[in-house]
Amino acid sequence: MTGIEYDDFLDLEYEPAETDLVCAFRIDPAADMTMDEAASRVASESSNGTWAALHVDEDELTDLGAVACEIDGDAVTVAYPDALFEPGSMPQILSCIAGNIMGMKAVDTIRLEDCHWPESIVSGFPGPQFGPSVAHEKLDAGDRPVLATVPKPKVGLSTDAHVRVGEEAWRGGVDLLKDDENLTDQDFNPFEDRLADSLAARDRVEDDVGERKDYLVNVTGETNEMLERVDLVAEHGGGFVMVDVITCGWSAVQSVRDRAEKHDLAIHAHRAMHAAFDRLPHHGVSMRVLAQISRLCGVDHIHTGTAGLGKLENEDTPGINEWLTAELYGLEPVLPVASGGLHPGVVDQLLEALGTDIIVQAGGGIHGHPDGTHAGAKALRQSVEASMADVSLEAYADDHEELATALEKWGAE
Ligand SMILES: O=C(O)[C@@](O)(COP(=O)(O)O)[C@H](O)[C@H](O)COP(=O)(O)O
Ligand SMILES: [Mg+2]
Repeated sequence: MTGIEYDDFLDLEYEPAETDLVCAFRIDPAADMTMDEAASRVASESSNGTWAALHVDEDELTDLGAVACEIDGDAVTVAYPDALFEPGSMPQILSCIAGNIMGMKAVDTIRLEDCHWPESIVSGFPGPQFGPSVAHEKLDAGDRPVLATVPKPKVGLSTDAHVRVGEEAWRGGVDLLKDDENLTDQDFNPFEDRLADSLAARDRVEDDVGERKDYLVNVTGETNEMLERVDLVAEHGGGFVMVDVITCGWSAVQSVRDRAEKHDLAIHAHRAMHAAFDRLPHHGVSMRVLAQISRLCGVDHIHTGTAGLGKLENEDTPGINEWLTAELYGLEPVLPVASGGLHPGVVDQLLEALGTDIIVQAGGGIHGHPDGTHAGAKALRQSVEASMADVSLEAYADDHEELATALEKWGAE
């Protein structure tokens, strides 16, 4: 017989094995707990332990206990044996490392900050199909950032209005039309009509301007419905689908990834609701970990923020982007998306901070242009041209009136 109790899950001498999933937590123990006690409880409850001491016949037990192996201030490292996890199941992994422990009385707050994923776990996931290669495999962006726009107002436009705005933006130089996170299949703009008419407009624009364009159509919905929408996108000749990955959940994302591969579709991940997990600095799950999960599950693009230049709070965008594009046992990288309050006046600073291997999305920053969507799209494209040519926006605006008007309206910050 062997006993299993909380103390068994703390060993500060333990060196993680190469096959361990190693998680970095930030923990604030409850008033009546030492950090050692809290750490052992986190390792226990997130692997195979519980509050009562257990007595089990060794012959009947696979030892799957995690180990709290390092404590440095409020930073606690926990190593999990990979046998604890079902290969290729992200919900099962999260039910361990971000499950009940988030609600334990033993800690006042707990945040999953980072994970080191071993090859044995990474190899169970498909990763992205395309990642940054969409820029030249599906579009003609070459070395410049891919440009995207969301028609605004985000919902309420009729299908005709949506398509008209998309066509104006594509003709102005945008590569990708994108649905907003809350536009799916509502009566005022039904999914299939929007899909078919937008792709027809895309084809017209491509013929006229000789540059490939595409549409990030939002397929978010009930999983089976979502898979049918993915098939519809392929039927109508689309090259991309968009999914609200947090609100859909990782199981659904994994199902979409599987279906998208059958049709060679790239997946754009919107992260609506991410801030419910990552906004508080001491509790929840960091955007860094959400981005890691997204790469393993196989999205090709994901929103990661604007390096502080936009309207939304963001966490360490450069660090997250670096992880999304770093070598990871042969997994494809992910193309980061900068979006939220962007306009032509900040593009130079944005590319300075994040580089050019990104998608730049501007909704209000295009459709709010005084001269309308087409001029707004041209202004954004011009700001990218200026930045790529290392010319100041102001100087470039001298003979590019759309950019000049945008700078007049929004300035350079
Ligand atoms: O609805 C919006 O706000 C946006 O369409 C941006 O519109 P604007 O371009 O008009 O600001 C995006 O959903 C956010 O950028 C998402 O945030 P994040 O990229 O941080 O996930
Ligand atoms: Mg949006």
